[in-house]
Amino acid sequence: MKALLLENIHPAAVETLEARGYEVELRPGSLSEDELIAALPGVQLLGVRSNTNVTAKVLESAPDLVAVGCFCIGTNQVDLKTAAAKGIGVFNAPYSNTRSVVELVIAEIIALARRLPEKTQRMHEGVWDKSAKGSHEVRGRTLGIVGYGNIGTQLSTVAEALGFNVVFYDSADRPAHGTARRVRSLKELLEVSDVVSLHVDGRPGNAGFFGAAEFAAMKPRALFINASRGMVVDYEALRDHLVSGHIAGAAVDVFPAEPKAQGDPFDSVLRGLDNVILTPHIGGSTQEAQEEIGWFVAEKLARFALEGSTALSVNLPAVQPPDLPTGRRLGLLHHNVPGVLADLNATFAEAGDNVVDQLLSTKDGLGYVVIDAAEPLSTAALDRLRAAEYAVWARTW
Ligand SMILES: NC(=O)C1=CN([C@@H]2O[C@H](COP(=O)(O)OP(=O)(O)OC[C@H]3O[C@@H](n4cnc5c(N)ncnc54)[C@H](O)[C@@H]3O)[C@@H](O)[C@H]2O)C=CC1
Ligand SMILES: O=C(O)C(=O)COP(=O)(O)O
Repeated sequence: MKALLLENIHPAAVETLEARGYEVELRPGSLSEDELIAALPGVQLLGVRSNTNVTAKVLESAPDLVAVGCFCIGTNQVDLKTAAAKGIGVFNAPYSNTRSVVELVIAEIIALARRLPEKTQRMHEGVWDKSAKGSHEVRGRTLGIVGYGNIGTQLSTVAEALGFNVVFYDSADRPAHGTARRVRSLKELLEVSDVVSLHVDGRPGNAGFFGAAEFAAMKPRALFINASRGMVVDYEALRDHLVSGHIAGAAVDVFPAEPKAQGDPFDSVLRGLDNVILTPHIGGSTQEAQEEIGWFVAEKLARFALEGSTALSVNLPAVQPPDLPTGRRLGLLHHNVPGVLADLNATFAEAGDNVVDQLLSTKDGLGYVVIDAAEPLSTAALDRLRAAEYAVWARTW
């Protein structure tokens, strides 16, 4: 059993997978589509972070791949539909770096409000520029959070403790935390916010979500933060508004095309502006978050491959069977068509086997059933299920 982990995934993942019997290969950077296709034969578990695109072509040409672990929050880099159609489970760590992103964003807001990027640059140039001009406290200011999910809500709570008035906009129904106030449109949020921070996810429909019209609708001298995904924002438009002085400062952690490996060159239209904090996609890059992500995702991968659990899978129906497989466990991932369970139960009846536990879940046209039986299912019965037209795969543990 082999696992390939890319992009400097934390050693906690290696320990977790080795303890479960995997041989683990670690690589520091991400791989291109062709490199990935060449590397995947013989690999059951693939671990990536935000910088490796696991495309349909990669998934189609990975004969042994059982699961993909995104050792991060975002899963937009993986073709989830193709993975589901092939029965490849995709897992992530939905909460492990939430706090790290929030702390970075808070630090950036205060740094920009106090004009720290410019001040520190002048000092390094040997210039003493002591002045309160353009510098502000953050208490009493209005923070507009766009995307009020796990990160947005935690930012809301921490920002409120610092004295911010928080308003938020989300396309889904989200309850307000603390004294935060929901606004009904992005336009309304932009009109009232002194700081706008983006925390939407990387779904394809969010490409170009925030552009010239949105920057123009922001308050004069407002601050702008993007730690969500690079493709969400038109950075040319941001540059124009920074240069004109309409936007007082910005912090940007994510870019439409990010370098693949440590030390690779980086370019952006935002380079060279002294009121902009540029960081190399480090929102989730703390020791605490990476260690937590390492064991969390590795554990989910191992439990899927070795026990049949799809708990917290982002693309397969979620079934969480009891902890230890019995040696009499069957998992059947199938197209959700009428008659599957009847056929499955008939197969068990014909094999003369008693079902002890049966769990079923469905999602997006797929069904997943896990059965613990009194006896191991006979090879003939298993072969019959595997060959069934509705089966994506049938496995035993
Ligand atoms: N810079 C970094 O290192 C990191 C970046 N991220 C990014 O942050 C994103 C958000 O993370 P979470 O809060 O955990 O995700 P989440 O899924 O909990 O929240 C995203 C929220 O955005 C909302 N949303 C999506 N599109 C929207 C739109 N067009 N307009 C208004 N609301 C919209 C959703 O309804 C949801 O409530 C991740 O998907 C990832 O792309 C996450 C971790 C680290
Ligand atoms: O968690 C996420 O979605 C992130 O964007 C962090 O990505 P990373 O693991 O630092 O490549």
